[in-house]
Formats: sequence, C-alpha cells, structure tokens
Amino acid sequence: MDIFKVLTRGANIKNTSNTSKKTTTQLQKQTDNVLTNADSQNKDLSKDLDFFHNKKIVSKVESSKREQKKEHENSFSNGKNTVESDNVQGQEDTTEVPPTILSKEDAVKLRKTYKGNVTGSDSTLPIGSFEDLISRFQFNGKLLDNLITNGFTEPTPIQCEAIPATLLNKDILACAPTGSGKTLAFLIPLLQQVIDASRTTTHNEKADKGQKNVTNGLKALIISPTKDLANQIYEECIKLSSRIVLNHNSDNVEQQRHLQVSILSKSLASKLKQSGSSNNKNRKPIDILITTPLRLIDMIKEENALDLSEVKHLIFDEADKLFDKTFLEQTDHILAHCTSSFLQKSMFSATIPSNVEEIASTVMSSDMCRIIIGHKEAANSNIEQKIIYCGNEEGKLIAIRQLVQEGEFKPPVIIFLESITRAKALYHELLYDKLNVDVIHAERTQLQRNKIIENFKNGSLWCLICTDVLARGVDFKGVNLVINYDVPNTAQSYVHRIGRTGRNGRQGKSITLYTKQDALAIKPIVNVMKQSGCAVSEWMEKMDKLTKREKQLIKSHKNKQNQDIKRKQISTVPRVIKKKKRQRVDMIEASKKRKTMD
Ligand SMILES: Nc1ncnc2c1ncn2[C@@H]1O[C@H](COP(=O)(O)OP(=O)(O)OP(=O)(O)O)[C@@H](O)[C@H]1O
Repeated sequence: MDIFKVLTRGANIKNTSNTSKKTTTQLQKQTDNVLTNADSQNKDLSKDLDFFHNKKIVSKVESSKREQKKEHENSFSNGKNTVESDNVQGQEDTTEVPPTILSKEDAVKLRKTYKGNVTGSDSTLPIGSFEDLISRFQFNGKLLDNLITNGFTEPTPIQCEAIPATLLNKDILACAPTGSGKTLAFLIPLLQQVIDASRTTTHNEKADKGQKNVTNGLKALIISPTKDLANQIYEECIKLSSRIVLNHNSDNVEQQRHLQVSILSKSLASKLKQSGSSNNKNRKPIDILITTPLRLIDMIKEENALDLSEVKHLIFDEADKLFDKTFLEQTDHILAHCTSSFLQKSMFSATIPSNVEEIASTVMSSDMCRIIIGHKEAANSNIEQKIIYCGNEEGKLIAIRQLVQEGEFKPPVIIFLESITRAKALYHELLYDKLNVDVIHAERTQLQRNKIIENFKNGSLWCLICTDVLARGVDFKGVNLVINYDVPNTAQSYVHRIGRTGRNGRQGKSITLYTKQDALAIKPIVNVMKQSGCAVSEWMEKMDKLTKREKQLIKSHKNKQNQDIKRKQISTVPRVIKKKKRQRVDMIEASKKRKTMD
C-alpha cells in the first residue's frame, strides 16, 4: 500500500491565480484613484477605466484562435479535407471584435468568438467589456469596485449576454457550460437593479417601473435546488454587495442603509416566524433572499412570515432541475406567490433539455431572451473525458487502485456514486487504503457538509466521495479529476458531475467507470463526449445500438433504480473472511440467547 502514502501526507495545493492577482492589484490601484475622486459619478468612470479594453479583445481573439486551431486539428484527425481547414484559417484573420459593442455587426462578431446564440431579443447588444456597462447602464461604482477587488475584470461570454439583457428587464433563459460564470451573470445585474430601484427618482418614475417608495420589502429571490449551492451563491453575493448603500424611505424621510443579502437558513426562518408580520418595522430589511424551494414554501405557509408580493426579480439557478418533476410543484407554488405584475424571471443552467425548456417557457414573457453559449447538449470543452470498462463491480475498485498506481489519480479528486449506501461503502474501502478521503451525502448534517467542503476547498482533504447532492453548481477551484464510479442516470447529470472540473478556463479530466450492467446507460455519455468534441474511439461508436424499449428504460431511469438493488456491494474483503465474520457474530448471538434462557 506504499503508493497510497503519497496521497495521505496532507495537503499542499497551491493557489494558481498568482498572475491574475497581480493584475487585479494593479487594476485595483487604478480604480481606487478613480473611485475616490468620483465615487458617485459613474459617468466619469468610463474614460478612466479604459484598462478593460485591449486585454479583453486580445484574450477573446486568442481563445477563439485556440478553439479554431483545435477544431482544425480535429478535422484533420477525422479525415476531413483541407478546404475546411483553409476556411478555418480564413476565419482567424477576420475575427476582430471592437472593445465596445455598438452595432449588430459588432455583436455578431463577438458572438462568433464564443458560439453564442441569442434569440427573442433583437434589441439587446452584448457587452464587450465591463466598461460597456458604465456607458450603457450607469453602472454603480462600488459594485464595479467589488468586481475588480475579487478579480473579475472581464465578463465571460454568458455574462456578456445575460447582464445587458437582464438590465433591460427581459425574462432570461440561459444555458452555458459548467464553470463559465453563470452565477455572476445573474448576480451582477440583480445587484445593479436593486441599487437602481432605490435611487432617488420622482414618484411617477418609480410608478412607471412598478417601484414603491418604501424599499424595505423583499425585492429579489434566488432559488437553488440544494443548500450547498445556496450557501455558495450567498457567499458570492455578499462579496459583490459589500459597502453598497441604498436609499430608503421610512416615514417619508429619505434614509440610507446597506444592501441586505440573506440566506434562508433554519435560524433566519425561525426569526422571521417569531417577528410576526412582514410589515413589522422593527424587522431587519432583506433585499435579496437566497433559498432552497422547500424552506421557502415552509415560510410562505406561515402567515405573514414572508411577503413575496414586492419581489421583482425571481432567479432559478439550475433551472432544469427546478422545473423537472422532482421540484415542479414547489416551483409552481413559489411562482404563484410572487404576484408583482413587474416580476422578471430568469433561468440559468448548463443543461436545459427541450421538454424542460417547453415547460419553463410557459411561465416566461413572450419577449423572453434565450441565450445559448456553445452546444446545448455538450459538456465543457476544457474537460478531457474518458470511459473505462471494468467488467464487473470488483473491477471498479481495481481500476481506482490502478489510477493511483499509475499517477492518474491527481488530487483534488471528486468521486460520484449513485446512492448513499454505495458512497459510504467506497468511503470505507478507500479509508482502508489510507487515502485522504471524506464523504458527503444527504445523511450528513449541514455542519459536517460545510466543514468537509471547507477542507476540500482549502486543500486539507484530497479526495471527496459524494452522491449527486454535489453534482450541480458547487464551485471547487482546481479539481483535477472527476470519477464517475457509477454511471450517471442521464446525460444532463453526467454534464453537471464532470463539470466540477475544468472550471473558469482551467483544464480538467473525467473518468467514467462502467461494467456490463451499464452497457445501456453508457450510450448517452458517449454521445455527450462526441458533442463536446472529445475523441471517441471506433469501439465506442460500435457499441450495440439501443432498441426502442432500451431507450425507454433509460429515459424512465427504471433500469438505473433496479441496478442500485442489483449492483454487487463495494468491497474487496474476501468472501471467506466475510463468512467467518458472520459465523462469529452468529455464535455470539446464540450464546447470548442461551444465557438469557438459562
Ligand atoms: N468574469 C469573471 N472573471 C473571472 N472569473 C470568473 C468570472 N466570472 C466567474 N468567474 C469564476 O468562475 C468560476 C465558475 O463560475 P460559476 O460557479 O458561476 O460557474 P457556473 O457557470 O455557474 O457553473 P455551474 O454550471 O457548474 O453551476 C467561479 O470560481 C467564479 O468565481
């Protein structure tokens, strides 16, 4: 077991963002100067913040070139002819995107660089840089300062599209790869909108926008399917809203207070219930509330605990999950309680299957903006995807040990399994191997989960075993490898699981282990690999075509549920030893019985 010692020594994961930090500090100094001189005068910022310009364009063109080069190489390996490759080279020369997007032509050029497809909102131009926000939307100085302080100097493609469309009050349906910055794509405009709503405007202007003069009511709701993800969004929102002050009107007196972001934790829920009426003036105001559906519904049921009638912005993160059958009823319930006629709805996810999109569209306004970045069914192209045939269950454990031996098991690593029982079993196996490992599943307390996540994030834990509770949204920076110990149920689940690596432009790797039992379930995974531009060998292509019935089985997950029962236990303890152990337990039990009878 010596090889495992390497992995059990403790952590020393280096922060790889040194260079970006340097740039950020330099940028910070420049912005500080700008902000101290003209903090509240956003108009003046545009000239001084010119530093966003060139870097942005260079990086976009560069990344576009890199992508085209990759396609060019792929087309060679796929045996395509050289005419296409000539075309690719031709495209490289023409990709020049201006720093400020002023026309449809500019927008087309920019969208080409990131394969953006935007429909339903002809009038909305993307932003080419955060500077665009200053000139087009009177962007708040402190919010911009917070962005830069946290190292966000250039918008990602989904941010280029979603921020301006949201600020123009469109309903948004957005699908962009995992780890591509969707959280900020909805948080940045939301914060700006909350600030805008509190600006001193005339009564008539506010009435036009559906704003009341009293701004203490809840203005925005962000719904997330899991608590861990809700926590993460909350932390991100706190960072971005730091030091932002709102005007608010109390008893006809204009006052100022900080923008308030809250997460609907157990303790906040009980405080809200105790403080009675939501009109209670002594109650601490909340502007933005982040929550899971169930906890919110629990509050709605309690009379006067939470009033959603003033909510103007309703955001569904991991929208396809919230609109699938597990959550649909709860989502409907929440929608029914957000009664403002000015309600703006936004949906974000890395996967939006057509059937879910159909349902979701029914609650969106007719001029909704639909933003797709990249291919809707594909995984993030930064992830190298691999599948390994293991024959049977025992083969999977052997495969993990082989990965360790061959040095492919480079921490930090996440391993996904399909059930709590199996996650626990693998945890004990790898613990036996003395790996630096821990496990997260629904049976662990929130406190335990937070602690483990913290350890994994700070590098003191190297390998995290989990069920699908952590498959979506959770942002661990620098995960090297995701292993699917069990083949995921759906292509979407696969995309989200492996999306815990290869985030924010970094490279990542995923390995999916499969056995004879998974012959059906592996097919959709191979399709995702193909869509994502991963090399798919001939043998994968030639895997048996599925019959109609088999496809139905996969769709209804029936085969998967049964497999959980059918799958052999995870264990490498020999049967003889197990049998002996069982015999000993039986003997002890029998002896106890005899004693009590005597
Ligand atoms: N403009 C930006 N500049 C630099 N880093 C960014 C920017 N926007 C987001 N990031 C970083 O990128 C990482 C991934 O972002 P985020 O978690 O929002 O991805 P996502 O698209 O929501 O992924 P998922 O689909 O898995 O939920 C985060 O660490 C975030 O801080």
